[in-house]
Amino acid sequence: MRNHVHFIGGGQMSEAIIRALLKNRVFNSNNITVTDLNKEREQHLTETYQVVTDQKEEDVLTQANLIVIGVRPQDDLKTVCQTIYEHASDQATIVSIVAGVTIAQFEAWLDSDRAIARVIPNTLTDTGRGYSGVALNAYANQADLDPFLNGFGKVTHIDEALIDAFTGYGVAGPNYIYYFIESLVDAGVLAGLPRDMAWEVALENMVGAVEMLNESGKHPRQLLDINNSPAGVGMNGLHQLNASDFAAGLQRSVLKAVERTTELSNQEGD
Ligand SMILES: NC(=O)C1=CN([C@@H]2O[C@H](COP(=O)(O)OP(=O)(O)OC[C@H]3O[C@@H](n4cnc5c(N)ncnc54)[C@H](OP(=O)(O)O)[C@@H]3O)[C@@H](O)[C@H]2O)C=CC1
Ligand SMILES: O=C(O)[C@@H]1CCC=N1
Repeated sequence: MRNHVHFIGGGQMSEAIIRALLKNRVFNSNNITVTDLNKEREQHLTETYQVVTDQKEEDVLTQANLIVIGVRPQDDLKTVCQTIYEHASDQATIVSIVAGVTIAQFEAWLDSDRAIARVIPNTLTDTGRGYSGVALNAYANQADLDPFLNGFGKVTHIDEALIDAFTGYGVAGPNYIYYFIESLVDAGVLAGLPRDMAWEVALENMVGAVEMLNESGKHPRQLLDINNSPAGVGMNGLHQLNASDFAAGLQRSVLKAVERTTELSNQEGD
């Protein structure tokens, strides 16, 4: 069986994975097939990445050694699994990237002893950063899968019981950072800086602060102390942040994202 990955559902997340797999030369475009209900998505993927979208799903399923389920939790997962059950090779590994839906649910729908990987990927694929959280069933082989998974970011193998928390915290994670940066830049503009200057400074501070944490090995509290002189500018600013709902708001946001992940496991076909 040749190295061939088939994507069922070619939306935003599948596209981010495909782009990285091609950039990192883990697959070439001839060995990536995609089927999507939305024919405009198929056309877009073929025009942009030259991946194959004009073959019948039954045919490509028999050939693929990796089958990625890239549809939404609310889509008709049972029918998707029935099609895989009927046509896919027994040797293929089924890789679900569907938020919330468990390995046990897939095992029941696929009704077989197939290798199944539950992967929750991250849209930071272009950067080589961002962790995919991965849980495998008893038939899946980590050594076989890792070259594929490493082709679109970092990989952490975790207990499936942690995947929903990992999804709401880590995979929704870029949300928190993007929104923080947007809010911070607006604050700079509110204070009178031109937007492009506020933007440059915010990004430089974000990257620099992460480097400081990594290089120094210090706790954020220790670095906050260096950055704030007594009765100074920074401490006055922080006092207002403390008086706001900032930390609790952020924490509630993560908990809601985790809760929604778990909820989605019961939404298939809605
Ligand atoms: N975006 C993200 O950051 C992340 C997403 N995920 C998961 O990835 C999955 C996809 O998300 P995302 O890419 O954002 O969603 P999108 O809505 O962008 O893509 C889903 C695509 O699948 C198509 N589709 C639906 N049902 C079928 C089917 N039976 N056969 C073929 N194609 C089908 C949809 O077509 P149509 O619109 O016509 O129905 C749509 O084009 C979800 O399960 C999500 O939980 C996981 C981690 C991160
Ligand atoms: O919003 C979503 O449903 C996907 C899963 C986690 C992040 N993005």
